Amino acid sequence: MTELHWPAPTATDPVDAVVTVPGSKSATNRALVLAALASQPGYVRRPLRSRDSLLMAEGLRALGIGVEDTLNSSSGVAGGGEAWRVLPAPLGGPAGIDVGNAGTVMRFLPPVAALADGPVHFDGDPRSHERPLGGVIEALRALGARIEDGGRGALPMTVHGTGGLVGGTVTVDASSSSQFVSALLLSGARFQHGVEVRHVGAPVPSLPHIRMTVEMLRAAGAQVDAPEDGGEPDVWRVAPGALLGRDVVVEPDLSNAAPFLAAALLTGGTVTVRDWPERTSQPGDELRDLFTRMGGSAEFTADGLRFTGTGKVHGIDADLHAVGELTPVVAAVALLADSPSILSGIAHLRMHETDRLAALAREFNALGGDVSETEDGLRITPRPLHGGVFHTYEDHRLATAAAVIGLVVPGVEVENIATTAKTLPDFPDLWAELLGAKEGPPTAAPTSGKG
Ligand SMILES: O=C(O)C1=C[C@@H](OP(=O)(O)O)[C@@H](O)[C@H](O)C1
Ligand SMILES: C=C(OP(=O)(O)O)C(=O)O
Repeated sequence: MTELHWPAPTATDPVDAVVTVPGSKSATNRALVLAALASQPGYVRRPLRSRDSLLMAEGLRALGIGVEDTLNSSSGVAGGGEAWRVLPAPLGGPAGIDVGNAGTVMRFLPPVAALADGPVHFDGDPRSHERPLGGVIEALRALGARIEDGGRGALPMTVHGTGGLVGGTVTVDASSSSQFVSALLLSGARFQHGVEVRHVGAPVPSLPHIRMTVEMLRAAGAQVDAPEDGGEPDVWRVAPGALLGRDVVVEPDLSNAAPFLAAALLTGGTVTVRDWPERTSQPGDELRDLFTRMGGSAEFTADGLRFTGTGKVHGIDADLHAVGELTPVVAAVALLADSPSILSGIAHLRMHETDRLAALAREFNALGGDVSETEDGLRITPRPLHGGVFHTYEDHRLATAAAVIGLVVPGVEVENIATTAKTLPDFPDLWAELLGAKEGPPTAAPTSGKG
């Protein structure tokens, strides 16, 4: 269906732009869950409004929570203005929750459903049936929940909530997804005995995302013990207690800044990402280091993070275990570098939106690349590339990676660019703005919003 293909624009000049990246998916969906479980109403400001976060909001509504659009601004609050007002209420079923293909929804909401009174049925896209969930199901059962999953350890399933959960200590193998740990911690303060999550198995990926969970829980008033704060390795504890309804401002999604920074790196241009926080638990912050190693340079300015490329792009040997969601765009840049790259520590990407290692190798090779899968990653050897159709497998990050290649390789056609709506709904417009604007539009958001 060629009419669905998006011709990726090529950059004729070095890019020079200031961009506003929408809010973080990970922070938005955590903020929604924590606000829903709080004792008072709260606000989630500058939320990401994308498929994944709308599914989260809708899932919470199905359980009885009020999630209302509001334009009320709270003066003096950075990001005051467009927000979601979250009104906690008794959680109840019967309810049906569509998780789409959102890992955060399929993992974070079952523990919330276990606190509800009544059955809650979970289902989603076909891929959601394949993505790992057994660790969450088994852990919830061990903590006192009744779950019907037909013995599959996966979706679809029904959580038969009884209005509360005993909680306590539970062992889980979270080597396939850090979200298993985050899921149990996010609801843990509302379990009768709180929760102690003990990971056993190969190392947990995406640790910054668990750090984000811990920090957001603490900001909501929870008492949390974590390994990096002197606790036992691989053990997290959340004490039982009330969570505070708060006014939360969501940071821009730094992982979704990746294609924009990549554009500066590849074209020898400059891109400033507004409101890049100087301190953050987002894994996307690692892009400053990764893309500097690949040939650019990053500095904080009054407007945000300014990233500058020289036009020279070097290969990289990088373990991306902690920042796996950066892989597709880093791989795209590596494909265009002046030396080979090895990306490792990312075997768990085989169970993401699609098998990302297989998909990246297949699609890059179809454009003339020399990419092979290793046991835990990709080996990428740059070769002269040509245009062609780039398939995206309903994976938003495959689509943005393809756009990055298209900047310098004419004739790249991206199949289903609309799949970027999972976390970055206005990507084609943002991309056009990036390439069209020689100077960024006026600063729309207060820079005092930082920190
Ligand atoms: O908790 C989160 O918000 C996320 C955790 C990570 O998941 P995995 O640990 O499954 O890789 C990451 O890849 C995903 O995009 C978002
Ligand atoms: C792995 C990802 O998403 P999810 O939250 O669905 O796991 C991702 O966004 O890269």
